[in-house]
Amino acid sequence: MIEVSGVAKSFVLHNQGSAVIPVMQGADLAVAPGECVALVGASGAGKSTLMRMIYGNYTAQAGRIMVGDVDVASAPPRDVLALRRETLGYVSQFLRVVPRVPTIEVVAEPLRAVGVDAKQAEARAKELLAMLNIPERLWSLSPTTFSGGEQQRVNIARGFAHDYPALLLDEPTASLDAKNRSVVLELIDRAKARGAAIVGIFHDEAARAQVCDREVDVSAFTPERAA
Ligand SMILES: Nc1ncnc2c1ncn2[C@@H]1O[C@H](COP(=O)(O)OP(=O)(O)OP(=O)(O)O)[C@@H](O)[C@H]1O
Repeated sequence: MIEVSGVAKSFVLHNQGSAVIPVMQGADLAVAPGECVALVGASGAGKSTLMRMIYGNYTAQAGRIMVGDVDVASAPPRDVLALRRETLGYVSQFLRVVPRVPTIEVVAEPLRAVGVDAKQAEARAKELLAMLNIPERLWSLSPTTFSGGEQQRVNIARGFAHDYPALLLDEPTASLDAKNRSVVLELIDRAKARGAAIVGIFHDEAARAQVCDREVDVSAFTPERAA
């Protein structure tokens, strides 16, 4: 479902004499439906960079990044947007929302975007918000004033609302209490059971061991060490 092959990435620092910093070379990764693969490696090894390339936020200088039948490395922006709407979900560490939109709509929005009717989308949003212990009195308010942990849980509810065939998870259990952490691990397990291909970054080693089937060490792709 997700297949990265021969991917290379350099950053050009335009404000520092256009210095070119190669950070990745020969990156390969394959994730099958129903599988969860953890990206590991020391800080700065390139875990976030690889994840952002799969989502199409960073461009790759070489290689292919297939998600389903779309090559994110070469697809036009409109195809990447369609892929994100229908196929590829991303739970980032921080919630970014339009101000004043109620939480329930923030969570239901990915379902509305794929054509689910308002009632059904709202019911699913309520189910997820309740599972993630967001008090009902907050559902009609914008999450912009919520606590960090509440915002993260709204973000997770939103990320799991639509059954994306592929999911990217960036530290989904960071800063959650034990109860909510186990809800998130349960959501990940359910996504795997319905056949989602998942790539995750988990500094929480116990969480990683519980839900991930394999680890890929991205430091193998740093240019100094790549073959
Ligand atoms: N936008 C950017 N511009 C320039 N360099 C960048 C940029 N993003 C990442 N890098 C560099 O790429 C390398 C990999 O960074 P990345 O954030 O992917 O590492 P990581 O493995 O996710 O680290 P951590 O575990 O600390 O989050 C680092 O050397 C970083 O400085």
